[in-house]
Amino acid sequence: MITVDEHRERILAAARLLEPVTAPVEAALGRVLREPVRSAVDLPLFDNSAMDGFAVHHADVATASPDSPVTLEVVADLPAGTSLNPSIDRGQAARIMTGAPFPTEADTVVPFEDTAGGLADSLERVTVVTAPRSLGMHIRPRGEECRAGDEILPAGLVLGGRQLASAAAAGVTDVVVSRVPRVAVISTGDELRPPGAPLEYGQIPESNSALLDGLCRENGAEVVLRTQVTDDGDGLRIALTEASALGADVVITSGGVSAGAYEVVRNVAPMQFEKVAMQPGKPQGFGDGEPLLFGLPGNPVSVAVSFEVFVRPALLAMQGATVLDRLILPMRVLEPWRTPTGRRQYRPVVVTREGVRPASSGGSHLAASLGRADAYAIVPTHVDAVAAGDLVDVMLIS
Ligand SMILES: Nc1nc2c(c(=O)[nH]1)N[C@H]1C(S)=C(S)[C@@H](COP(=O)(O)OP(=O)(O)OC[C@H]3O[C@@H](n4cnc5c(N)ncnc54)[C@H](O)[C@@H]3O)O[C@H]1N2
Ligand code: MOO
Repeated sequence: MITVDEHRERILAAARLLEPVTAPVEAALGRVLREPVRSAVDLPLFDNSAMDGFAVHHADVATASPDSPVTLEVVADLPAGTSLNPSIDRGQAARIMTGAPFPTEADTVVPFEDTAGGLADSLERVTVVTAPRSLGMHIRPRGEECRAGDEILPAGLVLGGRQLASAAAAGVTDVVVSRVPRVAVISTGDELRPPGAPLEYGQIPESNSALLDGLCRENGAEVVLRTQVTDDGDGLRIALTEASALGADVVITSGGVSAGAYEVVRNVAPMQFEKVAMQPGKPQGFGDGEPLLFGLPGNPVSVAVSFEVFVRPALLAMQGATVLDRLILPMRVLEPWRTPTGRRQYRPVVVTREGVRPASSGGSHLAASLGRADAYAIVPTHVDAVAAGDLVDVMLIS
């Protein structure tokens, strides 16, 4: 048996970096940045108001109070989007809305709430009843966040909605990201029928390809082939050839890798087969050629865990991601369970505010309960049981 870390290192050492490509920001969701994003502009682009109210001279209103209000003449109205920069003398003000360019001749914003009339009578004169706390209040200065040319997103980041918004706000239209990895998903087993097909005794619906297709796409990969083959070997040979012809960077098979009589992947695929000290996911195949070949065990929970522990880090490494691992946090165990010694356990769990509880009774064949899990509790090799109240490491997967 080899350790999880040994197997993972072998995989990561074989994961080749895909080429960078330029993509429009709108098409970059889920992709990995290969060059930092630099702002095209100063942010904010110009001094602007943080509040709806009035642009004033601070010296005019520094002593304003309910007992000693100050009335100013309103000489302009500045909505967001205006290109006006009116001159504002002492004793004057401009009505201004949030986001509107702040006039160069004023120095402070008084919000509507600090005036006697509020919004209602605000276009001719304004009576300030509360002095601003300081000069420059409620002005968002140009360049406060960054200057044109500053790095706003580092290379290696996976682009989500927040990151795409940062790039768009910074006037960036194109980003340099990794080419999307192409994956082929091949399910093996004579017992498998496409979901929805009538089942004879001994047959089951094929579900691993739905699992792997979803997990790959959730992690920035494109699934170029999704197929199911029988255990005789010819189907797998043809599927592997097809995967290469489609330019797959990665092929993931499930099933046919353990110790039985009909282990088609073991018999046909050019992989090295190992027993890895983990549960589930003990029998693993891996081929370090081109494409990379992952021979995952057939049990659905084993497939899901093997994907997280081996395939996902490889897909991210190929794309140049900086962070390959999920967040792992210690959490309280709410219900006890047993775990085999000598293998690191990845137990599907449901996370609540109080802690974690097992998502199923524990077998790696329990496919239906997998959908309830939102994390894997990781129990070290030497431990044979976890008790309620224990702290356990939990890998968050959703
Ligand atoms: N004598 C031994 N038997 C087994 C060992 C062992 O060490 N010695 N290891 C066990 C472990 S652990 C695992 S995990 C499984 C892995 O077996 P295979 O990778 O050969 O997978 P299969 O036998 O083909 O399938 C296992 C199980 O999963 C179901 N399955 C397979 N593919 C799908 C699919 N696409 N969708 C839904 N379900 C699928 C299949 O019907 C089996 O029930 O071996 C143990 N045995
Ligand atoms: O290792 Mo198997 O994946 O336990 O069920």
